[in-house]
Amino acid sequence: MSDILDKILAVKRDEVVAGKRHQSQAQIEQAAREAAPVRDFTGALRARIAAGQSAVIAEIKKASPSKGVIRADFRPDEIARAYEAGGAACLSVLTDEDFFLGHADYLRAARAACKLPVLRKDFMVDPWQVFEARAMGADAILLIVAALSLSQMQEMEAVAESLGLAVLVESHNAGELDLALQLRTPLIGINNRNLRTFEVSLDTTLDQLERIPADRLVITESGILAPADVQRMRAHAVHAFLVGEAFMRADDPGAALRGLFG
Ligand SMILES: O=P(O)(O)OC[C@@H](O)[C@@H](O)c1c[nH]c2ccccc12
Repeated sequence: MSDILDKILAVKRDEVVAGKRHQSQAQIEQAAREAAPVRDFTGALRARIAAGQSAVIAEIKKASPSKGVIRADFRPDEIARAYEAGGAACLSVLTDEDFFLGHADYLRAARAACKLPVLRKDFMVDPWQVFEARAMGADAILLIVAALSLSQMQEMEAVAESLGLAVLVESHNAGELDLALQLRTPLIGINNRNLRTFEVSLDTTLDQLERIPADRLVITESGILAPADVQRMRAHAVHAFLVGEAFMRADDPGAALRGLFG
């Protein structure tokens, strides 16, 4: 049976075909070259951790397949400013339209409204999307191990490196982590939510920790909702977090960030 991840990936492949018809490889490469200079995503995370703080990637997400609409009053520029004021290290912006009600314009608006480095949160299936990410201003991309082969990830990582983009590689279990660790990127995301079943458990992160070499930066993703969740991660020396829903449901996402991590 085809699950939600397979459905999303099928749509992504169609989007890439349509995108390539609209913009040639030469055109997208030129657009990527002409984009505003890259902001240092990895450096922003490391600086927080070096200062003894949590490094928070704060997510701008209107909706998700598992939760439906999370935030009806959705103004990415205002949210970006609130996150910056609330102490976020970086932003993550959903650009997927069909499943997360995201948009490339939301990334552009959020990035223009603040000084933070921005992750394009989408489902990458083709190197073309890496150029596209840079062209829309992104400073980092996500590679989801569950969606890709090692050689696809290596190819997209090489394109990202050539453009100065950081790479966050996301795994969910030991087998995926083994593949993630074969990439060069230091940014190792562990998604506490299974993208196929939507099941969430913070043990997902804790179970993988001992297998991750000390020179990599572990980012726990999804399902961080309460200060106790943050304490639990800190107690296991996990200091980088990717958080969306807990902030998106709050009237003031920046205040919610301070409340969770302050
Ligand atoms: O809203 P949450 O539970 O705080 O999770 C944020 C983020 O981890 C989640 O949106 C996410 C993690 N990996 C993804 C891959 C695709 C889309 C979304 C995601």
